[in-house]
Amino acid sequence: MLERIASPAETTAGPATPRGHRLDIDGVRVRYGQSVAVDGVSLTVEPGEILALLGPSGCGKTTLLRTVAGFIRPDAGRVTVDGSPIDHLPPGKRGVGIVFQSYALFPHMTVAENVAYGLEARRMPKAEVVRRVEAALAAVRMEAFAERRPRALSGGQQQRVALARALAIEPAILLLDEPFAALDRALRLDLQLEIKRIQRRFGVTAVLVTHDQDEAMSMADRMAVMRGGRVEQVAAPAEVYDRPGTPFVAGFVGTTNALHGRVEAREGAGYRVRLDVGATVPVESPRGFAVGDRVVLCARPEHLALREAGDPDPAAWPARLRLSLPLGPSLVHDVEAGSTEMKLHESRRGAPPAPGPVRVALSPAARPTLFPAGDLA
Ligand SMILES: Nc1ncnc2c1ncn2[C@@H]1O[C@H](COP(=O)(O)OP(=O)(O)OP(=O)(O)O)[C@@H](O)[C@H]1O
Repeated sequence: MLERIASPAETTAGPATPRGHRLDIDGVRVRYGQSVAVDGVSLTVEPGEILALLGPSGCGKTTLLRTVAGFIRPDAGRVTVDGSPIDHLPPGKRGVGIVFQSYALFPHMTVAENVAYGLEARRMPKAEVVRRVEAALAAVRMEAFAERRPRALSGGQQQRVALARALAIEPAILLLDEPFAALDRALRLDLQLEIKRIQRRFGVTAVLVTHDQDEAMSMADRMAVMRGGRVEQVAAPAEVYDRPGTPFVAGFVGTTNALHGRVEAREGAGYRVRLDVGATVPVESPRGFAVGDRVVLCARPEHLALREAGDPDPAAWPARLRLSLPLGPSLVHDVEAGSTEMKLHESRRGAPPAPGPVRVALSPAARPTLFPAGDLA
């Protein structure tokens, strides 16, 4: 890979070209004593793709990543790269490069020595080590800092060196374990752009562990949303946001308003649903429901619109506006209808409305998602 990184002709980023390797995780299960941390996960990461593992603390993201890296032996399942099993190989022989949350650089070594360390441990000829260190530092734009010690670098620069060290071994797969977590906002954005640039330019296959949905949305080609050791949905970020597979995904990725109700009738490409808040709304849905089924309508804040208190539309329901917060060009409304709390997101037109009685309706272009009520566990 670094021959390409080193190529002087490649000075401008081109379109994404998949030249990386394919990773398959097949039925992986990991237990710690009696508790199951990863519960039969199967995932494919396509060549040149960044797959984000996203989920709340304790859902098994890091355990899964460490299993791919070879630090944890799974109780069941297997991991292959380009179709070849790597389960029997120790971490150093798997062709995986890892970047951790803490930079994990050796403080007494220079930047160049840190990057060279893994190559020398592999007994690589000196000239090749020098070439790869230069190429890796150039890839992360840190060649001017080769002789510095880590303590003379910012956190973002240290993390770039850690990235260079991972790239220098020319890994088949790059594993990123919350690599931005210790960085402040500006440095985080810099490094995110850097990794995206390298990935797009060189077709690196990568797995990114994060609990930050914005990070997963902006960095990943696809994301796997995990919960309790299982994958709930794998799809492109926009797909996960627009068509969440479960109420958990709808709530974890983005904000959702969960409105309970009952199916009244089939209608068009979906159903007519009587909401408990006191309105009957049409909802498109590919799922099969029977008349009378209890359902949950998951609506994004931008799926709901504020109406006048006197609006007679039967598809609008009575509510009380508690607060409106201007957020740049938008307004976020905090609304309650009985015990149901809702957040609405609208573009700002003039001054925020005063708190008090209102009605709420689905906005015309809204595509909320309908789930069986039992899915809201
Ligand atoms: N070495 C261990 N021994 C026992 N249990 C562990 C060990 N490591 C992790 N666990 C448990 O396994 C589950 C999954 O942990 P894991 O660290 O993989 O989750 P995570 O999604 O990466 O969480 P976080 O975002 O907090 O890092 C958790 O319940 C955790 O407490």
